[in-house]
Amino acid sequence: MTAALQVQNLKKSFPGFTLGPLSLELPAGYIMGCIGPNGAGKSTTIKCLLNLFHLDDGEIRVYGLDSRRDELEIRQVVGYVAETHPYYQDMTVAWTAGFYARLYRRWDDGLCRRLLEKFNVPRDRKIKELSKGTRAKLSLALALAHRPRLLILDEPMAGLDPVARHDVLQEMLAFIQDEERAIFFSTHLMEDVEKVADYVVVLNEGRLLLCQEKDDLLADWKRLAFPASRLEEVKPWLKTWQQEGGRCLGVTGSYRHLLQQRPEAARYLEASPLKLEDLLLAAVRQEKTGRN
Ligand SMILES: Nc1ncnc2c1ncn2[C@@H]1O[C@H](COP(=O)(O)OP(=O)(O)OP(=O)(O)O)[C@@H](O)[C@H]1O
Repeated sequence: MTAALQVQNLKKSFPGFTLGPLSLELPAGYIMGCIGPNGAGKSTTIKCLLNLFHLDDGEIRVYGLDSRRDELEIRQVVGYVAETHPYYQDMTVAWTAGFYARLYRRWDDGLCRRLLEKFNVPRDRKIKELSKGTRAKLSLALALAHRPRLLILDEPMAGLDPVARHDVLQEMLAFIQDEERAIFFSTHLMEDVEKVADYVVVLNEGRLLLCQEKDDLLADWKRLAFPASRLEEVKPWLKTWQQEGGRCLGVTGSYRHLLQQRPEAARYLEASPLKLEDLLLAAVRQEKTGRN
């Protein structure tokens, strides 16, 4: 089956910043969450996916369509929610929806109305009168109402209260129930990635640190505690570690490999799950020390 999104050797540079080379693949039916510190290149990646930035190198395909050659067709297939919500400020929600309806072949007005109602976005209010969170919900409703196959969301939860966040996450899960569709989203909210993502991409300073199925990532990344006397044996599998008296505390990114290679270590290792936030911190820290 054709992948929803295929990125090969993507490169994009600005003065003082280079994204890539970046390669990833998102199969249809799945959600990919993109995380990384400020300035890691998440929005730049998204803008490259949408051909809003000219690529320096590489290739991007959306359901087999080429991001440059088939840009107009891709716009019909992709629902995009940008970081900011650039609408005509003096126009109402209803007018804005009507404006978007004319841009898309598969626009579904009934769906748009239902989503606006569900997200409590008042149709008669002017854009400038909407709160930040309501504007974000309007963007998501407009992105969904043209029945895209791929949703690309740049920090969709920014500014949303917990109730709205819950609704948006539910909407994302409902969207991919049809196994033809897929979602790529960026966020700083690790809990949201933990809840809905099937794949996780970690970027740091433009470099791809990790791109894996979330379950594999969480099976490989563990917090470890073990006797300090075992440090030399375990060290090759550690990303970070510190010694406290006779004990060592560390983080590994290859727990399953460690147990394969050193089955006897299971006797003295105490492994506990790592939250995605701690995984991100350890991966970024290790990359920094690796480069120094
Ligand atoms: N149009 C542009 N011109 C020049 N530099 C840019 C442009 N857009 C982004 N950059 C630079 O690219 C780098 C990555 O920015 P980007 O917005 O992609 O990061 P991000 O991971 O989305 O960050 P954040 O989490 O803060 O939103 C930054 O150093 C930024 O200054």
